[in-house]
Amino acid sequence: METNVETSAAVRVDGLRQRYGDFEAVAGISFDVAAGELFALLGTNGAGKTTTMETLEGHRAVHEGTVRVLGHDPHRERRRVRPRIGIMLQDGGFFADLTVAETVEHWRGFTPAARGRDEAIGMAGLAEKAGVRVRQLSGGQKRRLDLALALLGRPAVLFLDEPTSGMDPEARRETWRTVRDVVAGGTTVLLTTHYLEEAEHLADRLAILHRGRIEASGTVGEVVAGHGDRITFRLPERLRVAELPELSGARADISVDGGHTVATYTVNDVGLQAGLYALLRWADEQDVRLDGLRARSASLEDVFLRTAEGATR
Ligand SMILES: Nc1ncnc2c1ncn2[C@@H]1O[C@H](COP(=O)(O)OP(=O)(O)OP(=O)(O)O)[C@@H](O)[C@H]1O
Repeated sequence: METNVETSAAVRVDGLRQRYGDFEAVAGISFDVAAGELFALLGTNGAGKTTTMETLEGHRAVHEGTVRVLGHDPHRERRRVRPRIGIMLQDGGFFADLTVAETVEHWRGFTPAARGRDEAIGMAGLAEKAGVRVRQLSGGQKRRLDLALALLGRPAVLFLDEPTSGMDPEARRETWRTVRDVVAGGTTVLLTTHYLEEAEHLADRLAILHRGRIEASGTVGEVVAGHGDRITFRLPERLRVAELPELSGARADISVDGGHTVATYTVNDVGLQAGLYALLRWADEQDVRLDGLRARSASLEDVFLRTAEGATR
């Protein structure tokens, strides 16, 4: 029954493959998104995020596998699915001479059971710009107008494709608050983003796509688990890289940050304490100061970069 499907998963992707000619852009991916959950798709350029989103939005027929949105095939049963989803377009193709309020009013005309105009504008944080013409909005404000329009039909599932690209940090945080409110109201959200911080802030679960396959998925904690802890410090001036010790059998990776040479050791999750102890004892013996010394868990960025490095190998 439809209600049973919806309570178990709002979005279900099972063995999805999508091809452009001979090129396989999505090479057999599976994931579920529970109702009321925010799921983020991350990935390197060309990983297959947009192709997956377009398939879920009903714009593409499936080559192989199954996708369900609210229990239906979003392409073949488009008429049943479309009124219940919201899509934040990359560029809504607004009329430049209409104001924000007029644009929302215009779209309300096509949207069954639409939210009130001012409610939608307020949710997207555009109340102060209601009377401003679209041509005078900044890029980030236009994105928020896209968001207001996506929210108009009170969607059960909301698709956000890079929702904060072009926004300054403050606008981004405001948009995150809006998205969190929407999720708290029970909406299921699928998000693509190139900002890992955005996924860390918003995602209940996420998947990292690479060349059409899911390389890692789960909560942020699950995805970073097993990727080790990091010990970093600035290389003391009088030392050469070759003089740095091995810690837990690992040598330091060297990078440059803000004009400083930075040493980074990756130690396994249980080796952090022993690694730090060995490092500090070595520093004491050498009589060197380790400026900027930090010990931290692997971040989503560390895991993402490791995945992306696999791409160039
Ligand atoms: N219409 C098309 N015809 C041929 N190849 C395509 C087409 N659309 C996408 N591709 C290819 O499919 C792959 C996946 O593209 P897709 O746009 O889904 O990736 P993405 O993860 O959204 O990338 P980005 O982060 O760069 O937006 C890419 O290699 C792309 O070049």
